[in-house]
Order: sequence, then structure tokens, then C-alpha cells
Amino acid sequence: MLVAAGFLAAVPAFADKPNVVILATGGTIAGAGADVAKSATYQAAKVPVDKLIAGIPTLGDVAQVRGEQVFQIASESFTNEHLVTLGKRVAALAKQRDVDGIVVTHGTDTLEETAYFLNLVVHTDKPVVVVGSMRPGTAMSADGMLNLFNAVNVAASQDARGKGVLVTMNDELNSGRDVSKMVNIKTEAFKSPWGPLGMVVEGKNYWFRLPAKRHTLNSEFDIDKIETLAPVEIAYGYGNVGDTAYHALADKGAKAIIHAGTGNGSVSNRVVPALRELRSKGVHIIRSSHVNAGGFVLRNAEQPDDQYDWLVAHDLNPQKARILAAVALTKTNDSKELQRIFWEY
Ligand SMILES: NC(=O)CC[C@H](N)C(=O)O
Repeated sequence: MLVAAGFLAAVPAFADKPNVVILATGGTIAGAGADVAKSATYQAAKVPVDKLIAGIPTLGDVAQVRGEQVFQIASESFTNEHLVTLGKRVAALAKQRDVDGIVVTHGTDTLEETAYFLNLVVHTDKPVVVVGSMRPGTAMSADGMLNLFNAVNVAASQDARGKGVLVTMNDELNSGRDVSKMVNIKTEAFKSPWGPLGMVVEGKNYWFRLPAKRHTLNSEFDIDKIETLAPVEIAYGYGNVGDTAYHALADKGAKAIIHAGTGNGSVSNRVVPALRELRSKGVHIIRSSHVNAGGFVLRNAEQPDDQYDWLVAHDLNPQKARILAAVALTKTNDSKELQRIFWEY
């Protein structure tokens, strides 16, 4: 930690160790099961953050660590309000001179959404690391302890600065922008379609690549200026689909609908008229793809987006596209601007 000479007297004796704050929100990493064999049936969001920290005595060798219990929930119950509250807390801590890095413990179901959200809206170059686990701490071969140990190491390290929000699971260092839960029963659950940024092994980071998209300090979005997110919903594409869901979501007030399309964001001819009608009424239509290993949706491929004034989410999966649209719509309602944002972030 760099400290101006004039402030040295105020720095406490443990100042040689970086200060890391763990913001706990729940999930399996705070889960508990009935016995050691229960790796998949257990209750999420049970164990308080102080107990998680106390469970890893060697954390004290890495950093001066303290915890805050922000929420205690399963992440499928995260709302936009939870995102805004958490984002503001991360941003406030990042501004503190006595905080060097921040870890967010999180359920894995929507971890990829929160990590991308923080990556978009928190203006800091300090490491922000989001982490979860696939097995509760009460199970044999629980993965949370090592994942959290790695997360604190990354948050405490100088070389993790300026790389955007990171996710450390299964020894990999992934960008919070790219990473997604690909499988829900393996500890190797989180993957980035374009590969990890690096590995964290025995507390040391090994970097192989850098994020190319705008994030954190280089983002035009700032959580300090956001109070609510725009209502954005997702509708799924599949064979025999009809237009009911799209109309229902728009009737409930959606400002944008993410089309979680088949293949490269293709749209059934049974749905196209409804989407054109909704766009003419002001609802943004954003074509994304629900293919598992990573979609890649280009403008005017499959559908004439220029003619219909629709948008494409490019490589963002539907849930990440929802996050970006919900943030972007707090700044602009212009479709050209929104499309620029989808290319840049
Ligand atoms: N592995 C997990 O964390 C899943 C538990 C729970 N569904 C959650 O997302 O919080």
C-alpha cells in the first residue's frame, strides 16, 4: 500500500498487510447441510460472514480481513434493489484509504449478473472479486474455503488492480464480464466463453490475458449516480414459441425485452410481428442467444435489425444483456447509443 509520508503516523501497526473487506450476501458458500454427504441438498445462506472468515485461519497471513453481512439470501432472489445497494457499498468501500480490495461472497445462480453489474458501475482500480462455491462448507471436499482464500489473495494483490471485477472459482481468474455458470453440479461450474484471464494457485496470480471491454474506471456508468435500474425482462426462444410472453412483459412495463433467442438470436416468424409492434410502441428489442457455450449475435444477420430498429447483445448471454440494458437505459433511450454501448461493454 502506498501511503503519503504525512499520513504515516495515522497508519496502524498491521499496515504492512493489505486491508480486504468481505461483503457477504449468502449463497452456497454460506450454506449448511445435514451431514458431510450432502453436497447438493442443503440450505444456502445460513453461515454468517464472521464464521466463514474464522474457518480459514491462514487468511490473517494474507491480509487484514474484516467482514460485513450485506444480505443473507440465495442469489436467485437477488433484485435490482439488491444490486444497487451492493454496488453503492462496494463503491463506498473502494473510496476508503484503508481498503485495498473487496471480496463479495455470493450465491452462484446469479453471480455472473452481479459480477458484470459491478464491473459496469463501480469506479475503482482496486480489486473487486466475486466468489461463491458449489458445495456447502459442511460437505466433504467443500470448495468454498479455497475459493474464498483465493479471492482474498487476489483482492489483496497489486497485480489484480485495474483488471475489472474478477471471479475466482476453481482456481481460475475470470473476468466478471465474461464468466457464466455453465454447469450446476460440478465444482468446475464457471467458465468464460473466451477463456479465463489467468489462474490463482497457492495465493499467487498467473495472468495470461486482459479484458478488452470497458469496465470500472473506464466506464461511463457510475453507481453513485444510479438510484434505480430500468425494468428489463427476458423472453425465451424455442420451437413452437408464441408471442404471449413478449406482450405480457411489455404490458407490465418492460422498457426493453431481451430475446433469449435460438442459435444466433434468431426470431420465429410467429414472434416477429409482435416484436415490431412493441418496438413501434417504444420497447427496445434486444436479440441475444441462449446457446450454452456462448452466443455471438451480429446485426442484420438472421433479422433486419436496421430496418426494425432492434438491437443485438453480441456475445452477452441473455442475463448479462439484461444487466447492461438495465444500466444503459438509466442514461439513454436512443437505440444507436444503446447499440454502441452493447459493442463497447
Ligand atoms: N451454488 C450456489 O451458490 C447455489 C445456491 C443458491 N441457489 C444461490 O444461488 O444462492
